[in-house]
Amino acid sequence: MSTLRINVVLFGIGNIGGALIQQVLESQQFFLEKKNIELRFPIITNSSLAFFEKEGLKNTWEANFAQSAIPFRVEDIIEYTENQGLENLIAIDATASPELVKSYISLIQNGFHIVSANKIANTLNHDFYKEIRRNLKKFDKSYLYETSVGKGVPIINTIRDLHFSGEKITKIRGVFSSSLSYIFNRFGNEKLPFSKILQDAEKLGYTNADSREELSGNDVAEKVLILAREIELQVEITEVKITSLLLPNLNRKHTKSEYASRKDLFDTPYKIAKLTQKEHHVLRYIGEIDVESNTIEVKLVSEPINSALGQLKGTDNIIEIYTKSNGVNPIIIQGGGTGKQIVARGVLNDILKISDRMQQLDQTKYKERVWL
Ligand SMILES: NC(=O)C1=CN([C@@H]2O[C@H](COP(=O)(O)OP(=O)(O)OC[C@H]3O[C@@H](n4cnc5c(N)ncnc54)[C@H](O)[C@@H]3O)[C@@H](O)[C@H]2O)C=CC1
Ligand SMILES: N[C@@H](CC=O)C(=O)O
Repeated sequence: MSTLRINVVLFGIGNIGGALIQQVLESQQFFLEKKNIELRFPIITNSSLAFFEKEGLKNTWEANFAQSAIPFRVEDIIEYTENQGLENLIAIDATASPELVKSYISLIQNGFHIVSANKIANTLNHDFYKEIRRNLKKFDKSYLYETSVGKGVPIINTIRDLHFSGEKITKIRGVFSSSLSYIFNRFGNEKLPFSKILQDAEKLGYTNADSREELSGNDVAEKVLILAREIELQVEITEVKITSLLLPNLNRKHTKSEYASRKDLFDTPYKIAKLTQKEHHVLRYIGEIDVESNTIEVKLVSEPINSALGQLKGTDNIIEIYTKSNGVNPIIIQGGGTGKQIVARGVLNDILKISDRMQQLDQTKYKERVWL
């Protein structure tokens, strides 16, 4: 069997993209031996510059990028892959860019499969969501985005497998944010003010540069919307009912410096919420899709400490999937936490799934050639 060369075009060389390059370079020999595939990065980009190297990156990629990267448009990248006769193309979106998402359809139409850690394409309006899928079907391409919801935990794949086996999913609920998992896990177990734990989460890099993105509920709302659409609910982000963790007197309307200096305002309301719970309960910030009542919510709840959600530790995510066959005993997936290595490994997993599919197709073509 001949080695299949896969050309990976990487948009975004920040935390996730950088870790992905390192993981691929370290495991290249392993993939050759175990899977008979060769993963190459002929093009990598940040938001404004691209570095082109037809034969793929070397360990000196950072220095090469700094020296030789040039301004680009997505059209230039498509043209380069055509001119160089590059086949088996996978575009990786390791950005948080709304701009790049606009090029997905053009990439698909020009021969690219897509792997994304970016949530945006799946949370825009449902017409765009359908248009991507229509093009994927027409051009026989794959689009995988496991890490955009579960980071390293295979949530989307599990839900998809259940749904397309004909199983009726009745409810999905869980803790989808690593940063909010960390904050409420510590808040439940330690006698510290909410603001101190929030600041620790920020210092450890568990939140966005502006932690209001997580506290607003947006991040969780987008994740549950993606899952709802996986089970073919035709919903929009505006239909997700979000109870924000921000306060009327400390929210997104305030300047960054006001927000940074007045985090103590969180302490009293969250202390009250903690003290007024039932005994042996803890607070958890969850996303919930209730298929029966057709509602999607993001909210703060109080859970028994010995329940699946209540026992959560560290930065773990946990997802309960209720199905008709499983009744009141949900399928539970837990783990993942956060960190660029975990997420990059998840992106790599998606790349390898698509590579496996390409390899199967390639072998079929080879067999057909032999028989002709
Ligand atoms: N960091 C994490 O733990 C997780 C991140 N994600 C998602 O992964 C994506 C990447 O996250 P990070 O690596 O942490 O971000 P980052 O900010 O470290 O890196 C983003 C990279 O994208 C580049 N970029 C921005 N716009 C671009 C464009 N239009 N074209 C090409 N490149 C562009 C930037 O220059 C930078 O190199 C985001 O969508 C994030 O939400 C998902 C799960 C967890
Ligand atoms: N902020 C997110 C990380 C990426 O999605 C989280 O806390 O889970």
